[in-house]
Amino acid sequence: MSVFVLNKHASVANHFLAELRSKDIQRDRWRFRRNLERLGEVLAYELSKALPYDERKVTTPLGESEVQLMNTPPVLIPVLRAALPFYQGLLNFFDQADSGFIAAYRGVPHSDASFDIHMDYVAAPQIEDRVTLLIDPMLATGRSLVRAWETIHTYGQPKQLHVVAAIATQTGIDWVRQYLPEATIWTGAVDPTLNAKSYIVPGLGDAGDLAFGEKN
Ligand SMILES: O=P(O)(O)OC[C@H]1O[C@H](OP(=O)(O)OP(=O)(O)O)[C@H](O)[C@@H]1O
Ligand SMILES: O=c1cc[nH]c(=O)[nH]1
Ligand SMILES: [Mg+2]
Repeated sequence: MSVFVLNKHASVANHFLAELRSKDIQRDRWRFRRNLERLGEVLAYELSKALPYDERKVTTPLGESEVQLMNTPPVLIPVLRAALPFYQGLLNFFDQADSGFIAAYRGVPHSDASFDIHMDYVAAPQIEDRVTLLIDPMLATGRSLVRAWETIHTYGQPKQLHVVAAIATQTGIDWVRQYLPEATIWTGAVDPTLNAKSYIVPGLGDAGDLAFGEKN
């Protein structure tokens, strides 16, 4: 399994990540969602370099140009709800993709701080022999993502499996590696640690709440 970490390279994407993390700037909900979307766009571009392409010809008004085009659009699967704006960024670039949706959220922590993952909603296309992207901005313990995959993998065996996150931890990456060794991970950053409530530190806080407001 390989891991691509965007902030290892100096680029404008670091500004998007910095604004997502900033406790002052992230209070602007529109800007928070827009920065997740912009980060999704940049990661889509990076990931696109790893996809299968075919030689094609495109006819211009003046002649023919040889181009390399993706042979089939990927399947995008966001884990609701925090993934929605991030997913929109990927969809802006993979604009002919099929999409599947899965809702997974961390339940109220038990006394030992462990938690159950609740799954409410699944709607997915067949993913057999297709390039499939599992999208969630926060890869903290990795439990939600692996739980989502346990359901999605009943829709087929993908040709390539990619996990796309805005911020991950090594703990989350190791969990994914254990259960999805075939996956490639694309992330904006890998943060040092998790706190007692399994939030990423320094992270950015609760991505779903920042994008959409607190749950009742
Ligand atoms: O790697 P994990 O430890 O499982 O944590 C990450 C999960 O937590 C967040 O979702 P959350 O449960 O807050 O739901 P939400 O998207 O509705 O806010 C996030 O979007 C991931 O799905
Ligand atoms: O740091 C974290 C961990 C899980 N979910 C979030 O939104 N943030
Ligand atoms: Mg949340």
